[in-house]
Order: sequence, then structure tokens, then C-alpha cells
Amino acid sequence: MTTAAIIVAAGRGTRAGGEIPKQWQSLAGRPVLAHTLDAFAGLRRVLVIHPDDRARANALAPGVEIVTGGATRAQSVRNALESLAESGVDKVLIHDGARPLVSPAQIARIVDALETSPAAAPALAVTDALWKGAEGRVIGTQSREGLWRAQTPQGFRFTGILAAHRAFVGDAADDVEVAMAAGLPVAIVPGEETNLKLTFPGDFARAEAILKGARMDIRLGNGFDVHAFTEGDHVWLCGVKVPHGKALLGHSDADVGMHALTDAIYGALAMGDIGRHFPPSDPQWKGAASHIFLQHAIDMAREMGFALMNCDVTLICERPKIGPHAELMRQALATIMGVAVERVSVKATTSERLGFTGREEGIAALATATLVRP
Ligand SMILES: Nc1ccn([C@@H]2O[C@H](COP(=O)(O)OP(=O)(O)OP(=O)(O)O)[C@@H](O)[C@H]2O)c(=O)n1
Ligand SMILES: C[C@](O)(CO)[C@H](O)COP(=O)(O)O
Repeated sequence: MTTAAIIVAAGRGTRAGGEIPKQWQSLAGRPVLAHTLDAFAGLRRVLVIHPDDRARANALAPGVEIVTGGATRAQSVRNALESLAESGVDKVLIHDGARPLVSPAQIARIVDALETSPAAAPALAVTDALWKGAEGRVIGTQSREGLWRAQTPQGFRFTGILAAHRAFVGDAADDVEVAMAAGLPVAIVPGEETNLKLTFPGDFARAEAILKGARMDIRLGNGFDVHAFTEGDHVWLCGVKVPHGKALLGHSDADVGMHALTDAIYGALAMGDIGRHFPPSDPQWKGAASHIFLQHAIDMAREMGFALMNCDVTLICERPKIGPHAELMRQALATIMGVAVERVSVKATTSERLGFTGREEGIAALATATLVRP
């Protein structure tokens, strides 16, 4: 079973304007058609172009079959179908070059639907009220019941759509119209709001915003740490000195909460852990204040372009009681990291007197951190 994709790009994009046709204009630094063709990588691809765009097409699309289009969209599609007539292709997806944001999931849904239907096309149900208007005034209303906004790729079993186009006379808004004229049943497959067609100049900014959103890098990291109790009269927890009948044992100040948070940030960056950046074998970190570690992790995140969206630290101990200090701890961590305190959570739990924390042999902490690079 071979599936081919026909990308129609022979229009002139008059509504979009610009010095060159819209499909050759830049979107997020690359020609619109580069995005569209990438979406169909892995399939046999036929690009339908205007004769004036031959040089651009040769430069853009090595390995892609190029066919010259016609005066109407329907004629452009027909030319591509004819070029595949003897190819043995059995399914064909017909897609607007001007829809560069089509997703792999959308393409897969259409291909799957062709297993049970000779034709399938994506669409979104109309959700706005519809009016009839003339001369700037509403002159009537129109029920939206059963109305759909058609998108592409529209998929067909090859022999059916080739015969339908050969029999069709005139222009058609899309290939579903051609298929319907030939009596082919067409299944409606859920479309995607992001699969917009670049039609007017403002559509480029919308598409860039969608692409930027899709590229947003969101990272989640977790950290876990344990320190044993030793003799002493206070512990450092999340940057706060808490009076207690014992101290925590460690190479540094043993701030177990801050260590877990620091490791969560390193983890989100896939940059190892505290031990890698501050080896315990190195005497210079003996007794070090743990804010040095947290500061290092957050600085590294910023250098890599990330901002901390939120973090959440859980301290696990029977004593000291954390509740009375939790707000101060949030403030301390937020100040060290240079973020709003609303993004920082500190909470605690006991382990119901079970295990080493239950026996008050030490304190454990776990933390998560979310980092985002726009
Ligand atoms: N003779 C044509 C006309 C259109 N198309 C393609 O069909 C798709 C959808 O058409 P549309 O958005 O209307 O593009 P244009 O015809 O280029 O736009 P306009 O009507 O604003 O000139 C586009 O990818 C366009 O390049 C085509 O291949 N051949
Ligand atoms: C095929 C199509 O994209 C379906 O929405 C659309 O009909 C083609 O664009 P046009 O603006 O109607 O020419």
C-alpha cells in the first residue's frame, strides 16, 4: 500500500499580499512550503507549483516530485493526480501548501480513516452564530446546525479521486466537492484549530505564535536528599535556621530541602546533580552555605534560557515542626532564586513514625521544579 501526498502551491496568494506568493514567504525563518513539506516527510511527495516558481522549488525541495499547476486549484490537483496515474499509489492526501502547521496526528487520522471510507477530510464544527449581511448590516440569520469548516489534507483512495477529477468540469473549492460530485462518500475526521490556512497578511503572525508555542521547552525535574542527625542545637532547612535539639550532618550546612531543590533544577536541565558541580571531596565546600548551590543551579538555568515556573519542596520528618517556619522558608528560597514567592511551595509530612525519619534518625526531602524556555 503506497500513500502519496500532493501539496498544491500554484496559487498567487493575492489576498495575503507581499512581494512573493505567500507559500514562498518566510514563516519563523523558513519558507512556508518548507514547513508544509516537512509535515509529509516519509510519504511520496508531489509539489504542485506555478511555472514562475520553478527555481525556488528546485532549491527548496530536492527529492520531491515537482508538477506544474493550472489556473484553478482543481486544475492544479488534476495535474498532480495525472502525474501519479501509472504510479501504483493507492491512497492520496491532497493538502494546501498554505497550511504549514498540519500535525502528524492529523495526517495519521486521515490515512486511518481511508481504511473504512473511500474519502476522508478534516473539519471543525462551526461554533459561531452565522448571519447574512449586506452593506454593513445584518439582514438575516443562518442556522449553524450541520455546518463544518473544511480543512486539508483531504484523503482519497487514488482510483476514485482520479476518476472524479477526470469527470469534473469547472472549479471547486476543494477535492471533497469533486468527490461528492462523483458520488463518493466522504467521512468527516476531526480537524485542528492550529491547522489554519495562510490567507490574509495577519495569518502569518498567528501561525508564528502557534509555532512558537509548539516549540516552547517545558522541563520537569525532581530531587531527593537525606541527611542524618548529629549532635547540635539547630538545623538549616530551606535557608532558615530552625532551633532543634539536634543538627544535620553533612559536608556543607546539610540543608536537605535546599539540596533536593537544587537537584530538581539540575535534573530539569539534565545537568547532573550537586555532587557533580560541588564534589564532596573538594575541601572548599566543607561547611558551605547551601544557597551557593541553589544559586549556581538557577544561574545555569537562566544561562540556558530557562525561567523557573514553580517549585515544590516536601520535608519529611517528625521534628522539628515545619509549619511555623514554612512561610519564611518560601521567602528565603524565592529570594535566592530571584522569583516571586507565589512560585515557591514548602510543605512537610511525617512518615507516621515509620522508617529512619520516623525514628528521628534524620530528615529526607524531595522537590520538583518546572522550568520553561519560551
Ligand atoms: N491555481 C491554483 C490556485 C491555488 N492553489 C493552491 O491552493 C491552496 C489554497 O488556495 P488559496 O489559499 O486560495 O491560495 P491562493 O489561490 O494562492 O490565494 P488567493 O486566492 O488569495 O490568491 C494554496 O496552497 C494555493 O497555492 C493552486 O495550487 N493552484
Ligand atoms: C481547500 C480549502 O483549504 C478548504 O478549506 C479551501 O477551500 C481552499 O482555499 P480557498 O481560500 O477557498 O481558495
